[in-house]
Amino acid sequence: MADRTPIEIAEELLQLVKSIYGTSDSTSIADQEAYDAKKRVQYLSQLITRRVAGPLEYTILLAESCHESAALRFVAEYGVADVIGDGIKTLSDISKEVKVNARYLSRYTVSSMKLPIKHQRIGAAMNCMHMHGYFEEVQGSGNSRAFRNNAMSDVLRETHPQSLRAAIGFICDDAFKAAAYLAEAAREGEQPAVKGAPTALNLAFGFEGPAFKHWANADHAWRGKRMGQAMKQLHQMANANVVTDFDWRALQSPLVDLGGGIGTLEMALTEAYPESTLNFIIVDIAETVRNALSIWKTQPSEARNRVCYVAGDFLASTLEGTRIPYGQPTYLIRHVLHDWADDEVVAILKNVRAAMLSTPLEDAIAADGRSLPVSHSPAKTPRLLLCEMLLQERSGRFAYTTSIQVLALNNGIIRTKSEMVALLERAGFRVVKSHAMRAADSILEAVPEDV
Ligand SMILES: C[S@@+](CC[C@H](N)C(=O)[O-])C[C@H]1O[C@@H](n2cnc3c(N)ncnc32)[C@H](O)[C@@H]1O
Repeated sequence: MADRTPIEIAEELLQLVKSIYGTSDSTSIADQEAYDAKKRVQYLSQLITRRVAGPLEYTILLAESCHESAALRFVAEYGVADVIGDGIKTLSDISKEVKVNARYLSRYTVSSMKLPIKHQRIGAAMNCMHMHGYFEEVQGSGNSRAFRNNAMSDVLRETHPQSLRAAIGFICDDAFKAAAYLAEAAREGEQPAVKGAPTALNLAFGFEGPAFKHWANADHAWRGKRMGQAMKQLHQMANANVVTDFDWRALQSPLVDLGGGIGTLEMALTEAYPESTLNFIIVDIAETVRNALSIWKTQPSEARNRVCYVAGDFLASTLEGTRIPYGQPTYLIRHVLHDWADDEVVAILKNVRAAMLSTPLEDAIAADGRSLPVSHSPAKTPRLLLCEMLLQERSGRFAYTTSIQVLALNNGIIRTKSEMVALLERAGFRVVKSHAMRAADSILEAVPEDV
């Protein structure tokens, strides 16, 4: 395919765009087909840009894209879209209202442009964002440039229902800084691989241990909170259809969600299926559980009553130490395994398998003191659902950029389906079904081998 001409690519692109948005028979396109077609359109658009730009320009654009991330973070972190709100603001108004370091607020003028430096800094970031279609530039009074929000910049607003502010912070601050140290981390972890060699995140933020220690650190508790919120926003962007495209209601209750975080999936499922009898037990590290319990306080009581938390450690060296509920019918691991290297993934999966096959405990208590809604008779055919992003032919940019991100954060990786199946088999599982969805994630359904 490498030698296709820009015209051939554009022709395929046009056909696909017509099939999605176009004329007469466009409405007959099935949901999954339309989803796949949109992914292909994104791929072809990138391909045509590459062909038209050529190796020199495209490579430099790729290298420079880190500065676009920086502009996005600048604008999001200072709440520029929030400051503009529903009105129109000049660069001067925006500069006055955003809270920036005193040096950036300096009023020195640049003689050639007669503009305060702070306006120019914001102006450079706004230019970059505006070039990508964020904000609408409107006529300001005199020489001043003025902007209002549009559909693109609305998602940068804190209070927008589809806000991506936390996700931008997590990606363009924690993950971006970590990724800048990937080359150094790779050098320190030279072969033979040194267990415990620093990750890129360790080098960037000066601490030892897994990434989750960074987000659990009370000295910057806001980072932990932001990370939880970011996961929710990222799922909303890439995996909203996971709620509808898999039959969650058919699962046997309770569902034990390992590393379930703040319970983003549970919030979506309890909202989408209020009548369902599926209950949830989320096992996560103590700091995340603390965060999650405070977030759940604001959820409707019908939803809250269906969700319990256990503070545990799926990597503990004893089964008891994991606090994973024993003998339950359904276990879920979502967006967790990509954070860990192969041996750690196998250790997590072995712990889950052992818990699945153990006799349920009578006095299981949740983190907030309630009784866990456990099933007391051991499940005959316990199931493990792995809901993870898998690298596959139709994977878009997001899968590849996330793979770099998880590598930088915790030495993780986005795996192919066969790599994931091999790890499940090493841990004593057999994959019985694979579910494709209109989402970045897929679900692999596995049962313990020989049971
Ligand atoms: C990327 S988040 C995924 C959260 C959630 N499953 C979701 O899809 O939104 C990974 C989660 O694993 C949890 N985690 C990390 N180490 C853990 C451990 N040793 N035991 C249990 N949970 C852990 C983190 O606290 C975090 O909530």
